[in-house]
Amino acid sequence: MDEKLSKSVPTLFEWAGGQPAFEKLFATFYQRVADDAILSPVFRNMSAAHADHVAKFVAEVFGGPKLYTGTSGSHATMVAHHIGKHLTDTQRKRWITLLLETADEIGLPDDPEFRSALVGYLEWGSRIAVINSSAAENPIQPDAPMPVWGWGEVKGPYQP
Ligand code: HEM
Repeated sequence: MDEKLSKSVPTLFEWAGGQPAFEKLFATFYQRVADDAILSPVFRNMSAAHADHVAKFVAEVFGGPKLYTGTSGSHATMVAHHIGKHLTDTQRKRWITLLLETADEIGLPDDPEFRSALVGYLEWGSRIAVINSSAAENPIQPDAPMPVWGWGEVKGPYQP
């Protein structure tokens, strides 16, 4: 049996540093967004609670407490925020690049396993956001479950 599977494997949420880590990541990221030539026009109408809502959403997807579904909405609610925004791949790529730079800046774990899972989720989620941003109707049912993200093929955190 894989060494990693025989031990208790933390969630991505726990490994990242819990809720404060996600709050810091997205608070810092959306500060950077405001000064970014490509992204600032995209987010010019975002609410003061935007960073906190995205932090709650991603933390919950990564195995954290149900703070997004408990307060702000559902998977369908999140998707609805993107519909009609007509996001481009250039904006999506900048969004990921700046978010990963912010992850380095705030000291999020940088082991190969965690970053592999993080990048996988950001690629998946951001491409879906771009697709949905040109949809005429919300493809997600109101009672659809939240996405759940884990370690993937690396199966657990880096062990030296
Ligand atoms: C994993 C990928 C993503 C997740 C989890 C995510 C999550 C969210 C959430 C939770 C909201 C609602 C915020 C609120 O309630 O105030 C939102 C809104 C929004 N997102 Fe995303 N998002 C993702 C990718 C992207 C990308 C790649 C872009 C653009 C490059 C984008 C652009 C927007 C815009 C423009 C809004 C609406 C802002 C407004 O209120 O005016 N999102 N997103």
